[in-house]
Amino acid sequence: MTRGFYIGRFQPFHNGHYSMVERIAEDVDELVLGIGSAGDSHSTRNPFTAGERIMMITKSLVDFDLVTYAVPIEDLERNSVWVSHVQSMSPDFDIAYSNNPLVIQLFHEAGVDVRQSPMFNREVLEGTELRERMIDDEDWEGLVPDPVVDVVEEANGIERLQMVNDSDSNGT
Ligand SMILES: Nc1ncnc2c1ncn2[C@@H]1O[C@H](COP(=O)(O)OP(=O)(O)OP(=O)(O)O)[C@@H](O)[C@H]1O
Ligand SMILES: NC(=O)c1ccc[n+]([C@@H]2O[C@H](COP(=O)(O)O)[C@@H](O)[C@H]2O)c1
Repeated sequence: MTRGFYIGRFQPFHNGHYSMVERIAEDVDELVLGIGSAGDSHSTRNPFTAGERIMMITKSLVDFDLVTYAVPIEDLERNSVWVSHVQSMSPDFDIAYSNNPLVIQLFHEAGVDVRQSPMFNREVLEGTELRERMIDDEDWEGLVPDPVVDVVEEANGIERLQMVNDSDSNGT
């Protein structure tokens, strides 16, 4: 039995993340999804709460033949102990997956087997691009799994993002 760990901010969970889970599912029987920066919400970079992101992930992966766990991981001031912090919050895992260079470096230094995947359609499948489209009332729904559209709607997410983006840009 192999268990993987995949961390991201998932602001929001999009089709690139979904493709990465499909790719990881070829290697593992179980997967922990770490909800990074779990304490952050209501900002342009991190509009959705940990709970909203858990709903996006749980509903999007419901049909996968894979046991999944979503675990919120708050940020720490100290990169040097971040892997221990992650391990203290997560079920044990054998392999970590990330395409984030800092995350890869920290797992590597801690002696954890860490693997990258190819980037899928990165020109559009990027959280920053999706949040810009939400702010500008452009099409974003086709770039996320269908349940994510419902979660954003239930949270009034577009209105929230547009509001916090105005406050962030005004420096208020
Ligand atoms: N299109 C993609 N294909 C493969 N991996 C991706 C893709 N988009 C993001 N990832 C990876 O998924 C992990 C989590 O990504 P993250 O939640 O930061 O999304 P992001 O799209 O990079 O968003 P942001 O622009 O908000 O940083 C990271 O390791 C990231 O490199
Ligand atoms: N010191 C820390 O708290 C620390 C270090 C490395 C990564 N992280 C977090 O891990 C997550 C990585 O996800 P992304 O690949 O989506 O950036 C982010 O939430 C990031 O803040 C935190």
